[in-house]
Amino acid sequence: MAYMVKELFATLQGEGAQAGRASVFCRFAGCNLWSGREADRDAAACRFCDTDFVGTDGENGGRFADAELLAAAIAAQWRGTGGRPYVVFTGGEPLLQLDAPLIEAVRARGFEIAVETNGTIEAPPGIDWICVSPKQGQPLRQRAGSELKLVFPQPGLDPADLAELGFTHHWLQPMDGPQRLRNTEQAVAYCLEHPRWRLSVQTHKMIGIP
Ligand SMILES: C[S@@+](CC[C@H](N)C(=O)[O-])C[C@H]1O[C@@H](n2cnc3c(N)ncnc32)[C@H](O)[C@@H]1O
Ligand SMILES: Nc1nc2[nH]cc(C(=O)O)c2c(=O)[nH]1
Ligand code: SF4
Ligand SMILES: [Mg+2]
Repeated sequence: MAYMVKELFATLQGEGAQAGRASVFCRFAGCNLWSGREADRDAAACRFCDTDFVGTDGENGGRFADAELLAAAIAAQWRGTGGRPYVVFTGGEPLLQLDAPLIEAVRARGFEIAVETNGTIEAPPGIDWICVSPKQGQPLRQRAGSELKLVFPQPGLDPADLAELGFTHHWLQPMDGPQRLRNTEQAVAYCLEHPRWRLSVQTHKMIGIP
């Protein structure tokens, strides 16, 4: 299978329990909850997205004809020595494209594998770190994993209804946008009242890295 990749770059994971960790980000093109076009945003299933995932024109992006070619491009971005190479598949919605051959090909190159998903598609086996970020009104099919990272607030999506699924860590991530400060205050207040939930701030935005 060919893979459509928006961009491929090394950075630090900015969010959740792996924040601060050196990572290769592979951002796939395309999502099942939004076309990515601004003209469609208000009618989309997911309307608050902070990401451009349209096309293959980003840094090191392109069409990769097979898993070996994409895994080699991912490995070429890893510049660390010592520590385990770490790749984060995101998007867009990565589970539209991430499949067994690609998982096998990056694992063969020594990578630990993470995914950032909206949870509407069940993850294939072989992923080491599954981060699910549910979206209001959308089916939640991946109901277990390493962390659940809820963008907050989302009217109609109550954290209490998500607290007893099969996740190890529970995060509230303030929704970025015009209301970011107010959303952050609300998230802080919720965490204080419900200590099972912790605050995930998008640290990469604070320090100006991708
Ligand atoms: C761009 S999404 C790509 C992965 C996948 N489609 C998903 O939604 O989880 C990466 C992460 O950014 C989060 N995110 C997107 N827009 C955001 C915003 N405006 N504020 C805070 N987090 C946001 C998503 O919920 C997800 O956890
Ligand atoms: N540094 C950094 N960390 C991230 N964690 C999740 C991200 C994403 O867009 O999936 C992201 C991102 O875009 N940049
Ligand atoms: S599901 Fe993820 S990539 Fe798709 S529009 Fe929502 S936040 Fe963006
Ligand atoms: Mg991002």
